[in-house]
Amino acid sequence: MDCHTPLILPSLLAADFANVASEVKRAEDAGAKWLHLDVMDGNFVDNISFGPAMVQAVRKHTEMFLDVHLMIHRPDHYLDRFVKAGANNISIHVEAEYNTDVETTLKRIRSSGVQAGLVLNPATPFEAVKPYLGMIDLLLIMTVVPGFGGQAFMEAETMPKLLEAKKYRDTHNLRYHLEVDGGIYVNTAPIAKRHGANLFVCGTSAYGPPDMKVAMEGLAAAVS
Ligand SMILES: O=C(CO)[C@H](O)[C@H](O)COP(=O)(O)O
Repeated sequence: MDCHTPLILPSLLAADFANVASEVKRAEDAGAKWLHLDVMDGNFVDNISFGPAMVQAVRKHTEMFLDVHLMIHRPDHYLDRFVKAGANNISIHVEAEYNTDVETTLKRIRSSGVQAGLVLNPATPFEAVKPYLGMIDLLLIMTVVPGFGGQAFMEAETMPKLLEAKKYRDTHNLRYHLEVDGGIYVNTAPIAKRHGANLFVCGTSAYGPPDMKVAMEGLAAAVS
């Protein structure tokens, strides 16, 4: 899939954790091709979600592309476990602490046969990720301060940065996807699309409504 094709990614964080297998199936039946999994260590962000065991459990129930977002310090330390668990993309934060460094970690992700993503928080300038843009498959621009679902889309703080990332990609002949995550609904997804996003992570807006298929179709129509 190229970096211009729009895609809605349900975020498992908003699913019912007591029924993970059926929640994964619900996303698949609603038309999802990629599933977003938020890993939080209670340290890099102020919340704890799940680790490689959850990724492995989900993998057993689906062929969907698993987009794993590591909101953790020392992602390089845990990398191999997420690869083994069945991740298809692993995204790491530019703001995280590393035993080695960002570049080495991105190269390790790709040499494990997995796609590599880089993430930046709303307060982090685009300049921080520039040195790594030639070595990634995906750039995730957080549209909320990460840690919790259900927050409001931070348009003013993040959209200029998204546009900058799109212009930089296009002028440098790069191909990374531009992903947004946080507060993405039918009214905010088109704003992100206009600024260059093609991957839209949807927690509350996808898993919240009783009919997930209708919700996903509405979100897809909003960015088509
Ligand atoms: O990374 C995240 C929060 O840190 C999530 O992907 C979260 O699930 C987004 O949720 P919502 O769509 O409800 O804003």
